[in-house]
Amino acid sequence: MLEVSVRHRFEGFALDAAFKAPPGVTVLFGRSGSGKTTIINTVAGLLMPDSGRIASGDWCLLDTESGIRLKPHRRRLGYIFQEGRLFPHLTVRQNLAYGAWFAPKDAPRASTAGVVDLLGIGHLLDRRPGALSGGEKQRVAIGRALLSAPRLILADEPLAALDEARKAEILPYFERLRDEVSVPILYVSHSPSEVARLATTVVALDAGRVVAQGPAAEVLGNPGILPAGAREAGAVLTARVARHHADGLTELDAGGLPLFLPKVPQPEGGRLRVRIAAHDVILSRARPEGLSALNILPGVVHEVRPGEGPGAIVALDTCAGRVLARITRRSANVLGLVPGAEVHAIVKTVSVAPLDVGGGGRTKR
Ligand SMILES: Nc1ncnc2c1ncn2[C@@H]1O[C@H](COP(=O)(O)OP(=O)(O)OP(=O)(O)O)[C@@H](O)[C@H]1O
Repeated sequence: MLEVSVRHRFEGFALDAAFKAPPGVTVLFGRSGSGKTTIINTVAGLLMPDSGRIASGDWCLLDTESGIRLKPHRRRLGYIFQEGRLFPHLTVRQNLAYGAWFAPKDAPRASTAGVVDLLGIGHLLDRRPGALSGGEKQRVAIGRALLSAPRLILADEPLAALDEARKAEILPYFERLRDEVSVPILYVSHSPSEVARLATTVVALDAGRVVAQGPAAEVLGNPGILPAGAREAGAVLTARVARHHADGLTELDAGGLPLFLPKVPQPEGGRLRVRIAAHDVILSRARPEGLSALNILPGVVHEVRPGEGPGAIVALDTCAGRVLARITRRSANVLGLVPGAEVHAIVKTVSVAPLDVGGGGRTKR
C-alpha cells in the first residue's frame, strides 16, 4: 500500500498531508487550492517537498530523512493528464508503443491487445490524435499509461476538460481500470459524482491538510467533512440491479430496499454505486402516501449538522446505507429531527443523473 507523508511550504500555503492509498482508486478530493496537485507533483517527483516520505513496501520514491529521491523517470508512474497529451504526429498505435517503450524489460507487462480491448480503441489504432474526439484521446492516454507497466497511475483531473457526454463515455473505462487492473491509481478530482463513482478510498483535503480518509461511502456520508461544501454534499449507496421494467425504470435492491432509477445500462444482477445528492432528498416523519416520488427509504437520524446559513445536513442511516439530506434548520426543528428519530428519506427517481450511477466497485461500507 502506498504511504504518502509530505510537508511543504509555499508563500501563503502550507501542505502537511499524510495518507495511505490502498489498492484501487484513491481520490484526492478538495476545493480548488486545497493542495491536490501539489501532492501529485511530489509523488511524480516534479516538486521536491521540504520533507516527506513516499513509499510502498520496499519501493521507496522519496525519503528526505535518508536522502532517497528517485528521479521522476525512475519512479515507474503512469500519467493521465487533463488534456491527454498524446504525440500529434504519431498514430494511436505508435502512441501506445511509446508507453510500452518506457516499461522496464523485466516488469510484468499488460499486453497491448488486452489494453486495446479494455479501452475499446481497436478501431482507432491507425488514426492520429487530431482525428480523435476528446473522449477517445483520453482512452488512448489511459492505454499509453497502462502499457508503461507502471506501479502507480497518477490521474490529475483527467475528465475536467470534457463535457458531460464525454465524461459519461470515459467514466466506465476508469471503472474497468479500477476493477480489472491491479495497478493502484491516485486520482485528483473536485467533482462529487466522479468521486462517488470511482473512489475506493477518499482522501479529503482542506487548506493543505487531510481532514478525512477512508472508504468512499464513509467519507462522503460524513456530514462533518463535506470536502466540496454543503451544496455539493451527497452520499453513495451500493446496490444490485434487481429488474429492468418495461416503462423505462430500473429497480435496484439497495440493502433490501427497492430503489427506482431511470434505466441504467448495467445488467440484472450487476452491482452499482449510486450517488444521492443531499439537496434531492426530502424528509418526512410519517411514511408519506399518495406521493409521486417512488423512493421512500425509512431510516434513523444519525446526526444533524447545521450550516452557516439557514440550512442543515441531516445524516440518516437506512438499510440501503447512509443518506444525507440538505434541508432548512427550521424544518429540522419542526420535525424534531434529533439523533435516533425515525424518519423517511424521499428521493425522486428522475433526480438521479446518469453521471451519478456507476458500475461495480464496492464502497466497502
Ligand atoms: N509553485 C508554486 N509557488 C507558490 N505557490 C504555489 C505553487 N504551486 C501551488 N501553489 C499554491 O499552493 C496552493 C495549493 O495549490 P494546488 O495546485 O496544489 O491546489 P489544488 O487543490 O490542486 O487546486 P485546483 O483544484 O485549483 O487545481 C495554492 O494556494 C497555490 O496557489
